[in-house]
Amino acid sequence: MSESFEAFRRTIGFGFKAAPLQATGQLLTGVVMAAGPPILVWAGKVFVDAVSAQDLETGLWAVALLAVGVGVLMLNVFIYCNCVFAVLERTRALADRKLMETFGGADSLAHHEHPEYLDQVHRIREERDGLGQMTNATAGIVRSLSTLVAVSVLLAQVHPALLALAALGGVSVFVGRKTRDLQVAAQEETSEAERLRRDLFELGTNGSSGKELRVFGLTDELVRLHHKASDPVVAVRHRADWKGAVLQSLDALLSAAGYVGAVVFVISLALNGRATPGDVVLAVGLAANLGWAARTMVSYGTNFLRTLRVARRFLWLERYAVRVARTPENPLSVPASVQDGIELRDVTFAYPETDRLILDRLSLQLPAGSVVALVGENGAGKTTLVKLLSGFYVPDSGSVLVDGTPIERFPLAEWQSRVSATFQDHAAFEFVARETVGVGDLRRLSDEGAVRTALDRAGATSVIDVLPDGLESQLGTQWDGVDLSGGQWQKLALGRGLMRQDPLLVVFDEPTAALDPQTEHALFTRFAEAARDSRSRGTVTLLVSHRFSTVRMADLIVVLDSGSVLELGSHAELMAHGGLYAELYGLQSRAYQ
Ligand SMILES: Nc1ncnc2c1ncn2[C@@H]1O[C@H](COP(=O)(O)OP(=O)(O)OP(=O)(O)O)[C@@H](O)[C@H]1O
Repeated sequence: MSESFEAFRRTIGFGFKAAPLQATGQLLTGVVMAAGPPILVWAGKVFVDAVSAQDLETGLWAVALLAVGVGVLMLNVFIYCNCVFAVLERTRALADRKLMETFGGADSLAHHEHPEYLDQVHRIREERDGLGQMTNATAGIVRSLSTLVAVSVLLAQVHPALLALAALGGVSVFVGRKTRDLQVAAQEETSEAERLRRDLFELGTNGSSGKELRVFGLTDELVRLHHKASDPVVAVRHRADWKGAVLQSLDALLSAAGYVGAVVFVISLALNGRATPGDVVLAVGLAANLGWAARTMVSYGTNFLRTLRVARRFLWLERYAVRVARTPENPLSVPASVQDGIELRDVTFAYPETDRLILDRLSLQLPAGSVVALVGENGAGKTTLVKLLSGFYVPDSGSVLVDGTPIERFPLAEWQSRVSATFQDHAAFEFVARETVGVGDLRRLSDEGAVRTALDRAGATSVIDVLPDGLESQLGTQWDGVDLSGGQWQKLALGRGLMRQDPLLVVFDEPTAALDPQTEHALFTRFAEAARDSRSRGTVTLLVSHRFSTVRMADLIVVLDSGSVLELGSHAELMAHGGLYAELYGLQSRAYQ
């Protein structure tokens, strides 16, 4: 309960933060809107009673009240609608920004990689519009509650027994909630199958998988799997909808019987002289109002519960971000240069919520100023090691140290600002080309000279030369820009990774897989020369590659096997050793002859 309240508090705050004036206006005008119709019905009763009593003055007052009331209500509706739209739009935008900050700012990658977290993350992304709805849903509930209270007070004045109608309104609210619960339970039960269904749809309609779908004739199979995944989703959800419909029908029947009963009851009171004709008008009007208020309450209540569910997920995400946040107690500054090296000392690591050790008591010294190549079979743990060095994850035991200081002692953002990295699964930022590369060092985003230098070092100048507007060309077809080949995107990503001026660790995690071996070799030879030129800063250059022709020029080659260091040394030393490296090198050399 307290968690739900906390989730409510956080998300209702979005509305008041994004549009404080309009959010307050929405609540206040909502109350006026809710209380207005019952007051008008009451004015109608006064009017009818005045006419039957031939009381002209009261009749005129009642008409005046009706006229002013209608005018005020119309103006109020206008203001209310303006407030609702402003709050919705601004709150949605604010919620999106919050999500971007939390998703992108969390000090871990687990929410992007771990299946259990992915499910939550997927649902938050899918349902995030709900985060902007909390103010609206709350205002709606306040509105319908105000109507229920106003109507009940007026009905009780005619006869207390008419309060039974209010109880029927309560039944409608309960039924509405029950129906919603059934639907939510069905959605929860089928959420994994639903994710599968959507993924299959994505796969079947996505441009990037189009080629393989055709070559392997996969479309029919995907359609079959989609159908198979859809069946349980549709069946479970249909069953819930059906039960909900039955409950709603019973409720509608009960409400109609209550309405008719109330009207008959008041007419009989009037016939016995215990109620006025105005009371009959009042009861008929209020009973209709009550039904409307109960339906509105159900609809907003349902919306509120849905929103609360998204709000709880958002709270989970925020708490997760706090849980994985790494703020050292007595932080140290990242040194200007590396003197001895970067060391992994006795590092053991398993991915969150898994048992399998990916790195097992791994110790490794990456000497200052060296070019280190990391090789090993697929799944040996190379990228995992890079993730630990980059601070994306913390070892379960052991440490990553820079000149003897564990990197946890540095503020994470500060350490990561001294790491330059290019990954195999690099992003294709569809900005103008200068920005696509320049974001590698935000401070120099507009510095055309710096971008050109980075592109030159990445051997990517030729990519820019053919673009219609050079560095200012828009990239990406969805923005009417230029589409690039996989290799061209990769070269720009390399340029991005070479933007930073003073990194202490430069990582290339197979970023050149789309380039031919000769180009890769030439590029890395240049990177290695540049790295050796900047030895004064002690920068460690780490290269992950499966191509031994590239790897051989490294100062130190590390052969990883099942999360442990199998072999370590220069090319000459490892060849002389005659182990796995020598064997794989021999195999690849012969293949290229
Ligand atoms: N996010 C993750 N959650 C759980 N296990 C993971 C995750 N990422 C990788 N693994 C597992 O960790 C092991 C090592 O993966 P890693 O990506 O480090 O290998 P690699 O040596 O870089 O492989 P490759 O040469 O194919 O890129 C693999 O068995 C993989 O299944």
